[in-house]
Amino acid sequence: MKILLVAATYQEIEPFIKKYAPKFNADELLKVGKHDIKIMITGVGMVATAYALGKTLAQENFDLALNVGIAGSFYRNIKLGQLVEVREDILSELGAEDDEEFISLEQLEMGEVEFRASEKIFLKDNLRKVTAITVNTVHGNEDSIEEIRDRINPTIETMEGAAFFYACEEAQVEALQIRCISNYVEKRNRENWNLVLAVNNLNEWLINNLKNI
Ligand SMILES: O=C(O)c1cccc(C(=O)CC[C@H]2O[C@@H](n3cnc4c(=O)[nH]cnc43)[C@H](O)[C@@H]2O)c1
Repeated sequence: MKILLVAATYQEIEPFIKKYAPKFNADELLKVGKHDIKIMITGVGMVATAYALGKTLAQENFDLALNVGIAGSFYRNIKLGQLVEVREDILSELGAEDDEEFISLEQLEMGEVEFRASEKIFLKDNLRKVTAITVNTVHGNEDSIEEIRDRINPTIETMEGAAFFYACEEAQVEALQIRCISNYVEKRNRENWNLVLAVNNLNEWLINNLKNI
């Protein structure tokens, strides 16, 4: 398969890049097992992700796009460093406020806010399947966390996932998303984040499993 491997930052997939592409060049096609892999670093957030994917997917065909990165978990029964597969991802901020109520873009009948992973290509290993939200502002306030739990009850959050699924759906490219938990969604405390563990586990998974998809 020809696979587009998509991450927001170089750091999130640095160990994988160092193993397979020590002289990293974004135009290069890497051979990993039987697959041809192209790596795309989009930059953090939905705008950067949608632009980068829109541009590339209009010019080149892929059998699969795989979004990988770190994420925050709303649930403490998911361990820091645990891998999850996002099956559904929601643009939770897209809509309108009506005083205390939030009206989603879908409720406004102005577009979709929920996007899903590929129903055709499946991973062989059994990662926990989760619902994610994609945000511009990382939750770090107890009231806003309670509000989003009441409204959507997501399992994890990222800053790119739903934009990634959206761009792939528009370009009719099969899409999967794997995240490794670096932190819990809580009142902001960067000291509680374990980026090293999350990046190491994510890259170990990539190195061991990408060839088997
Ligand atoms: O220090 C901060 O407050 C801060 C503000 C914005 C972004 C960051 C990141 O380090 C995020 C980078 C990257 O990681 C993903 N991520 C990881 N944990 C979370 C989270 O709890 N909520 C949302 N996104 C998260 C995200 O996809 C970014 O690409 C730090």
